[in-house]
Amino acid sequence: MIDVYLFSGFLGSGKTTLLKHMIQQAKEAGLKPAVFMNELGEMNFDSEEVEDGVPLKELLDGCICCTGSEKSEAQIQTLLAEEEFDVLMIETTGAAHPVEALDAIFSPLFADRLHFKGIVTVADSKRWLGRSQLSPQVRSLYLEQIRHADLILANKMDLLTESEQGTVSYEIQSFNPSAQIIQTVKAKVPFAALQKMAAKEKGEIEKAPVSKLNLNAVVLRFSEPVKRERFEDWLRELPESVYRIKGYVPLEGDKYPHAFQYAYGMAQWLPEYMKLEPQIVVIGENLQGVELP
Ligand SMILES: Nc1nc2c(ncn2[C@@H]2O[C@H](COP(=O)(O)OP(=O)(O)OP(=O)(O)O)[C@@H](O)[C@H]2O)c(=O)[nH]1
Repeated sequence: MIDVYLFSGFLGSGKTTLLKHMIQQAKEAGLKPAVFMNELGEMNFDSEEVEDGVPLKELLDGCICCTGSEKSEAQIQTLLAEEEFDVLMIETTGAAHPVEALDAIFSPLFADRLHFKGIVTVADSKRWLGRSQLSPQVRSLYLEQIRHADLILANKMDLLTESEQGTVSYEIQSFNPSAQIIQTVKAKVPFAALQKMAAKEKGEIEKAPVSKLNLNAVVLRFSEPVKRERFEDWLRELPESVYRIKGYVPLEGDKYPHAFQYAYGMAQWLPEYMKLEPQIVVIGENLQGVELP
């Protein structure tokens, strides 16, 4: 049987960061991992972060839950037919309800080949403290992702004071008393902690209705390089309803675009290293009118 792990958590919480550690550790333990990813938006930046040689299938422009689990089922079926692996790691989009995403895994097509280990939710601890500012739909999705987890990583602990760290763990535990909570920085957790996890019987769990999120994604393409200050000013002026940006930004004076990430007001630049399409995906609510500087 192939062990299956589902990684859940809101946009920008650290799921891809976790995925990379887990691939590494699974390999060190002599296992062969495969990955199934889905992304909101027509491009997948995260899949470029998965190492070569790891079987990967991705479902773009939608999420496992909402664009029909049939497509995901078919993709997983193909992965099983074409590749040999021992562990399947599934990264859901931050906009997915974790229980709905399970549909694709519990398919009669391959029920006898997959052993579902559980849902790991990566929670952005800083976001947790500021959750009152999220729109009600986004907040309830965040709570659902916490409530259905078998293991919760209270991530981004480096951004909190010691007393805030305690508050976050205590509050999260009160929303899901049966899950183990591990405080993490950069989602650093031993793979053994995931292997020990025992999945709850999902069929018995009541799923709170999450009204439809108005999350969407737009791809913005640069026609020419921008000044870094100009781009950063533009970021500061974005509406609060932009939750996440990722992509490649061409900066004036540099040969190649810089890989760029943004989650809830915090930007991260990575060095340029190769020619990549100069474009970004912007994810959020009410994105009409969001245009490049
Ligand atoms: N300060 C801090 N930053 C973190 C931590 N973990 C991840 N990040 C950063 O947060 C950003 C988002 O991390 P990802 O792993 O891409 O998040 P994700 O959940 O896969 O994002 P989506 O694919 O958009 O849903 C990146 O810039 C990471 O470097 C952490 O513990 N502390």
